Amino acid sequence: MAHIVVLATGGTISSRSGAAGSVATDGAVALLGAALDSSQASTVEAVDVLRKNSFNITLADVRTLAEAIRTQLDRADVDGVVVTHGTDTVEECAFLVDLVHDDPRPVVFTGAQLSADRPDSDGPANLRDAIAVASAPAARSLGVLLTFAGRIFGSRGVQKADTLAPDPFSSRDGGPIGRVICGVVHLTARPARTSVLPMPGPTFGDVPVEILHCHLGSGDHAFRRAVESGARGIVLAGTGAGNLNTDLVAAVADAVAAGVVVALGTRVSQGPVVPLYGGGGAVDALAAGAVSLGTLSCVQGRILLALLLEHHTPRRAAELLSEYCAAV
Ligand SMILES: NC(=O)C[C@H](N)C(=O)O
Repeated sequence: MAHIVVLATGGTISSRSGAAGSVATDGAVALLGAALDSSQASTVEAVDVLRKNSFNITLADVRTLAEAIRTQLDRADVDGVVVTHGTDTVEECAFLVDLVHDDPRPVVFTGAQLSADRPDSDGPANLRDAIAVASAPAARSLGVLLTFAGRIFGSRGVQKADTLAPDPFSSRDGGPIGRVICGVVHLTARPARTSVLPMPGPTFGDVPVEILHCHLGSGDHAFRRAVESGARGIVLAGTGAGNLNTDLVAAVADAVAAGVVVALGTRVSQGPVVPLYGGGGAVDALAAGAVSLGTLSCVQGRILLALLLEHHTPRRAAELLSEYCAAV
């Protein structure tokens, strides 16, 4: 029988509603109490790591969670780890954990769209499914996964695509890699994975990497202010296939010359960055020294860039970012 550890971090799956709105309340023991009965095929252990809605989770918290997962995987009696997490930022947290995950045992994130005090909450079923995935031999060596509403996703590319839908996740340029049907795990694809990166260190929480959204008439003001305020990395969510504008391209060249790593993504939810246009488009942005994120989303690109900048010089971080984005 598989032994699974459930790490709770908060989110709607643990939230209860009051006059001040829904607030993360329940810990791991309560979550398991609502989800499991005596017919469970695995033994399950409960550990609390954080109790926050995920819009309050910081890079330092993500490091705390990555360390907590590592601690559980240092145990020979653990066959897999489940993390309950808010859906708002789970795509960032799961991606960081995946980047540093150096173990065949599954780590599976899940959460809920309806809070724990609702009789129709999706949390208990999602948690049961995540435990089934973490226990499944077929889920080994697939990296960090997300299970939600019966579907299984690789962490790279997963994104919250609907604020309220019961199945809010999609995958950029891909789809789910499997399903859980009546407690049985069916896998139909394997996520693409690259080499494992070093764990975040004590300064990970302080690496200033900003994301700026390009829009009609956005100019270069917000970008130059971010550089002046000490950003070491800036992810630009360009329009279309990664287009900026002529003012912004000039500001990117100045920032890169000053040692800031600029990553070029897109504000569009599907499709890669491709250098198609000059005159302020992606052709000029890349010529100015920006690094293409390819198909990686801006929020996941920011996580990767923060990790690289914690461990490397700006020049090396830019090279590694480029290599990673070209590889998958
Ligand atoms: N459904 C959710 O979990 C959303 C919640 N606000 C969170 O991300 O913590």
